[in-house]
Amino acid sequence: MQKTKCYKKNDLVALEITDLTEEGQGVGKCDGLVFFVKGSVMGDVVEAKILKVKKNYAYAKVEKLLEASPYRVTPLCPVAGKCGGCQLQHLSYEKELAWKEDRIAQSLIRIAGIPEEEVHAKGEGILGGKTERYRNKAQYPVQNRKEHREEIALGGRAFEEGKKAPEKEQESYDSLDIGFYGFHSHRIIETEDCLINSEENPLILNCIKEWAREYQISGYEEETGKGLLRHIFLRKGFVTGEILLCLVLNGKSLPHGKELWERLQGLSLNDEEGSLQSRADMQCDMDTQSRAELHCGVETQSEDDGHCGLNKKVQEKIVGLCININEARGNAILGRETRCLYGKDSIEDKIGELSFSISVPSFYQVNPVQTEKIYGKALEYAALTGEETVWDCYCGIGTISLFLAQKAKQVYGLEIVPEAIENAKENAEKNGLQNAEFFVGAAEEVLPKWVEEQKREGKDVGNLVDVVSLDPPRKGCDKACLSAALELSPKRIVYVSCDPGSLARDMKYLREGGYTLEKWVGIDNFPRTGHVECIALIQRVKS
Ligand SMILES: C[S@@+](CC[C@H](N)C(=O)[O-])C[C@H]1O[C@@H](n2cnc3c(N)ncnc32)[C@H](O)[C@@H]1O
Repeated sequence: MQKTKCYKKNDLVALEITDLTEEGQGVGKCDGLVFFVKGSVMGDVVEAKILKVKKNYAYAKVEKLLEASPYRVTPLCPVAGKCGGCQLQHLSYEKELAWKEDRIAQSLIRIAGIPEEEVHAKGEGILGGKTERYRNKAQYPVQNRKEHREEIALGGRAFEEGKKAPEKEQESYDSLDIGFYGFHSHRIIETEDCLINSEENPLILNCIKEWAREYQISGYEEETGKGLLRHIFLRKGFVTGEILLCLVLNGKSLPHGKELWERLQGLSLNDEEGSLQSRADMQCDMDTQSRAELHCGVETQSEDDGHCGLNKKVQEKIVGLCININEARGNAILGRETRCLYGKDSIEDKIGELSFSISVPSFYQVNPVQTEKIYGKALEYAALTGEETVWDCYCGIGTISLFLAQKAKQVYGLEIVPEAIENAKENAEKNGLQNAEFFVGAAEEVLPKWVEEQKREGKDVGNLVDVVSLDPPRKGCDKACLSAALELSPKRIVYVSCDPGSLARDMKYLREGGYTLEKWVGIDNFPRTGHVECIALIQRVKS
C-alpha cells in the first residue's frame, strides 16, 4: 500500500469507517494508512483526531461525527467508552451478532484456509443472548484513591493498616477506587453499577468500601507494590443464588475479616429491586431461545414473557468469604493460594440438569444461560450413542465432561488447575456419573503421555478414542496436544473456542492431519464485548 501523505499526531482526517477491531475500534483507510478510531462503528463518517502514527497504521479518536452509522445506538452504560470492559455498547446488538458471525467465518477462511463457500455452507449462524446482567463473575481492581496516595507520599496522616480509624477521620477516609480498568490502561473507572454484572454487586462493593474506610484497609498501588487490597472477586450461581466473595491481597492475612463477614451476612440482597437475573429470568431466556431458530439473532429479550415474575426469584446469599494471596508484581489477578476464612470455599450452581461446585481458582463460564447452549451444541456435535470413549481436554470443573458422560461409555477429563480437578471429581460424584475420570496437568503433557502409555501396553491407539473435545483458553491448543489428539484418530473432534483466530490456526493443523470442518456455530457468550464463542465439529476424513 502506498502512503501518499505524511500524517502526524493531532492532525484531523475525514474517514469512512468500514469495519471494527476485536477491541471495538472502528477501522477506516485513507492515503494508504489504516486508522483505528476509538468511539466509531462501521458505517460512521467521522472527523478523527490522530493520537499516534505508526508505519502502516495510526490510532485516532472521533473528533466530530459527520454522519452517524445506522448501526450506532446510544450506550446504556454511563461509562461506556471510558471503561475497558464492554467495547460494543455503541453498536446495535443485531449488528454486533452479524459482525461476530462474520469474524468467525473470516478467520476460518483466511487463517484456516477453508474455501469461502465451504465455510458458509458449514455455518449454522450465531446464537444471541441477553445483553444485560448476564455475567456471573466480576473481578474489580482496587487502588488507593489518587489524593490519598499523594497524602501518604507527602508523609501526611499516619496510615496504620487494619487499625480502626477515629470516628471523625472515617468521613474523609474514602480512600479506595473500585471499578474496572479504563481502555488500554490501569486507571480505574469507577461505576455505580456495571450493567453486564449482577445487580447486587454495588451493594456488596459499598459494604466493603465502608468496612475498608472504618478499618483503614489500603488499596494496592501498582507503582510501589504497596497496599493490601488488590482485587475484589465475586462469583454467583444464577440458579442457586449463592455468592462467593474473595479478596485478593498483597499480603497473607486480612485484618478485621470477621467484621466484614458479619456485615456481609447482614446485607439484604433480596429486596424488591434486587436480583435482576433470577432463575425465572433464566427460564425466560431458555423458553424464548427454544422458540427461536438457530439463526436467532436477538431473540432473547422479548417482553412477552409475563410469566417470569419476581415472585419466582432466587434468594441471593453470600455463602463464603475467601482470601487469595497475590504478592507478586504484575498483572495476574489471582495468586496461587486461596484460603476460605468464613462460610464455604465454593458455590453450587446448575447447568441443565447437572449440579456443579465451583471454587475461586476454577474456571467457570461467565454466562450461564449461553453456556447451556454451548454444552448442548457440544453434546449434539459429539453424537454419542453410549458406546464411545471420549477425552475432554481443558475440562475445568468437568462441565463438558459430565455433559458428555451422560451419553458416553467413558469420559476422561484433563485440566491444569488442581482445584478445578478436585471440583470435577466432586461434581461427577454429585451427579452420580461414575464413567468420568479426571487428570491434573497440562494438556500438552498429559495427553501425549497417555498415548505413549497405551502404546507401551501394546494397544492400538488409533482405535481407543471416539471423540475428543477441546476447550482451550484464548491462545488455543498447544501443538503437542493437537498432535496427540491426531494420533488417537477420533472420529469427531468437538472444538469449543473463545477466540476465532486460534480456533482457525488449530483447525488448519487438524485439516492437514486428515480432518475436515463439518459444522460450526457462533454463540455469543460475551454480549457488548468484542469476544465471541464458537463451536466446531471437526470430522475425520479417512477411516
Ligand atoms: C476456556 S476454559 C474451559 C473449561 C471448561 N471446559 C468449561 O467449559 O468450563 C479453559 C480451561 O483450560 C485450562 N487450561 C489452561 N491451560 C491449560 C493447559 N495447558 N492444559 C490443560 N488445561 C489448561 C484452564 O484452567 C481452564 O479451566
